[in-house]
Formats: sequence, C-alpha cells, structure tokens
Amino acid sequence: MLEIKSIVKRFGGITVLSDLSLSLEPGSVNCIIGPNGCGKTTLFNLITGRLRPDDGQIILKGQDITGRPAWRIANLGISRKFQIPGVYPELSVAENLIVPLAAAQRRSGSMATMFSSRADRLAALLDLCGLSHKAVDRVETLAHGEKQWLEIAMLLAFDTDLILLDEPTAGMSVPETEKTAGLVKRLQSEFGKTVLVIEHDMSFVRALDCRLIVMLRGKVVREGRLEEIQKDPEVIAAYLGGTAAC
Ligand SMILES: Nc1ncnc2c1ncn2[C@@H]1O[C@H](COP(=O)(O)OP(=O)(O)OP(=O)(O)O)[C@@H](O)[C@H]1O
Repeated sequence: MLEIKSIVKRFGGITVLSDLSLSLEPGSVNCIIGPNGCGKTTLFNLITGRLRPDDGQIILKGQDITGRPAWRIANLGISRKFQIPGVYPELSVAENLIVPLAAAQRRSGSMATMFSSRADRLAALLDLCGLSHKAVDRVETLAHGEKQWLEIAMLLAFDTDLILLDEPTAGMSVPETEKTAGLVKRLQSEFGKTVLVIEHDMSFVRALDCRLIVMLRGKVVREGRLEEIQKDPEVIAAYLGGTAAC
C-alpha cells in the first residue's frame, strides 16, 4: 500500500527524519510510537504532501507521490485525521458525513465503492461512529469523543485506501479510548482499509493489538508486536522508560 524509502527531512540545520524507511501492507493496522519530537507528525506531513522531503521517495500503490500537492495525494487515496477534530460544527452529524460522501463520489466518478446506495452508506457510517441516534443533531452539541468518532467515519466516507490517524484518543476518557480502538479495528476488518496511527496512549496501543513501529531520533528502530517491543532494552530506555503501563 505504502512504501517510504530512505526519507530525509531537515528544518534549517536540524535533521528531523534521517534515512527513514517503512512499508505498509494493504489491509493492515499499524501504530507508530515514539517520544515527543522524534518526527512522527513530520512523517505524516510528508506522506500527505504538507511538507516536501529533502531526499527519499514515497510510493503509494506503486505510484510515486513524493512532493506532490496535498489535494492530489488525497485524491490518489490517502486521508488524514489531525489531533483536533476537523468537523463542521454548525452542520448536523449526517450532513458532516454527506460532505465526504459527495467528495468521494466526485473523486471516483462512480458510486460502486463500499455500499449499494447512498442511504445505506450513510446508515452504515452513522452506525460505525455510534451516532445513529444523533444523526440530525448539530455537531457542536456533541461530546469531544463523539466528534473524534464522527471524523473517523468521515474519513471512511471519503473512501481512501489508506487512513492516517494522529493521536485519535487525545483528550478521551478510558471508555472512550477503548471504543476508539474498536472503531479503528473495524476500519480494517469490515472495510479493508490500511490504517497508520500515531498514538501515545499505551492502553489504546494494547487494545489495538497491531504491528507497532517504533521511531527514535528520526528513524524507525523497531517493528513488531507489543509483546516483543516492550521487552526491547533500547525501546524501554528511550521511550517507555519507567512507564509500567507497558
Ligand atoms: N515546520 C517546522 N519547522 C521547524 N521545526 C519543525 C517544524 N515541524 C516540526 N519541527 C521540529 O521537528 C521535530 C519533530 O517534530 P514532530 O512534530 O514531527 O514530532 P512528533 O514525534 O510528532 O512529536 P509529538 O509526539 O510531540 O507530537 C521537533 O523538534 C519539532 O520542533
């Protein structure tokens, strides 16, 4: 689905990403962990075209997207959720979903995507984010967690193959965090999406039960399951430190 080859990003004299390589299998869930400032968000900015790399290549489904504009990359099949919910507060929940549904229709030129009709699609998306009972409510009246779930459903409505989520559980309670892990898993299990998540919350990482990618000092230093990663001395020293949570 995605192949990042030896990417380098510098800001002035500081090298934030150095020779970083990574690949994502189609239909997989992957989670990036790493200490503050190690370059996780910068990596998302490079993948989505907000920033251009100084060196290296980014390949999406066999196509070189390195340095292409963000709108073009979105149309080629990558959607992204920022930490703060990117929803339309004055529109209803259903209207928020109709906007990306329409954008997906325009992008593909066909509705032969996930569902058989627009009504079915809308109902499935409302069900996915647990907001069927609030379909006509204005989004500004929703709780923080509900806005985050709505935005994840909006990404699904836009129907790209690859979905990037930047700390989707930021500001959430423990039950909300657990629900978010279930939602992210459904993107893969029910809809076949490839998902790449940045997350700090280890209870969420554990619940997600997926491949972990550990970044340190601008590089990928380890990949694997949590059980392996949490035993790694370098990871423990540099990132997990004393956090008994892992
Ligand atoms: N536009 C920019 N100009 C200059 N420096 C930047 C810019 N964007 C990021 N940086 C620097 O690059 C480094 C990596 O930042 P980045 O936000 O990618 O880290 P992160 O791993 O996502 O951190 P966090 O976990 O705190 O979100 C930091 O030192 C940051 O200050």
